[in-house]
Amino acid sequence: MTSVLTLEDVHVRYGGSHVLQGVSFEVPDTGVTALLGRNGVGKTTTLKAVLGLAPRTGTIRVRDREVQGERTHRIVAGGVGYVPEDREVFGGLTVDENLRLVDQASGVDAPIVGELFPDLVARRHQRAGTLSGGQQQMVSLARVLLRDNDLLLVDEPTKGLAPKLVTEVADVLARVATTTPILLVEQNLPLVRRIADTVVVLDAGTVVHRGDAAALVEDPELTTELLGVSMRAKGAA
Ligand SMILES: Nc1ncnc2c1ncn2[C@@H]1O[C@H](COP(=O)(O)OP(=O)(O)OP(=O)(O)O)[C@@H](O)[C@H]1O
Repeated sequence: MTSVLTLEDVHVRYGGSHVLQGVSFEVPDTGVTALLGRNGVGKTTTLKAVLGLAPRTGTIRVRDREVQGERTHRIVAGGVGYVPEDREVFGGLTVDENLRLVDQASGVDAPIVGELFPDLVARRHQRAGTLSGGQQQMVSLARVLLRDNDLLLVDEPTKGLAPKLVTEVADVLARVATTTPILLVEQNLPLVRRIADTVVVLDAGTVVHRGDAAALVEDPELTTELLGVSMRAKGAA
């Protein structure tokens, strides 16, 4: 297996709180790898550690490049795209203006936007702050996809979305993952089963399980033990 991302013995401390306590795993360079775990175990912190947004020690490699000591802007410029949990669109700017912050020449006219997000093209003049949560998620995803990425880090993209929009976001991620590997933090197990190939489960600051996504999600005893939930308790993707 070729890896796009490797973490070895990564630690993150916030003051006296030792959040990541030697996290090690690899992300294959194809498909979706889901990073799972109960609330507060350090999933977002793991993404932030990769991006240099959390104080970390250990080894972090993107392809063959050690990024542990690098600043965030260099890591992003080096090909790591990040879609944060809170979406962070500029509410006072239009959809097109949000996208032109990344691609000044094309904005919403970039081919990938027309291909994956036709609704955004139709809403090009609408202020992003007046879009629904799902539409804002699409702006956030589109903005990252305007760059060439070796790897995407996507944090709970379906949180708070209605089921139809969850399906739309999942469809986009599945299409994107055919060309760019994704490390996805996601609580929706049916969605994980549908689009993820591999899962990594965190608990108490370390990796407690790695393996095939379908095998985990379809095992109610294991999901209950590792995540405190099973498919039966969750809606469909
Ligand atoms: N900037 C910070 N300063 C101090 N503690 C923090 C900071 N960011 C996160 N934490 C703590 O680190 C722990 C892990 O948080 P994190 O957001 O990574 O969890 P998570 O697994 O993504 O949770 P959730 O599923 O609820 O989003 C939590 O106890 C949180 O309170």
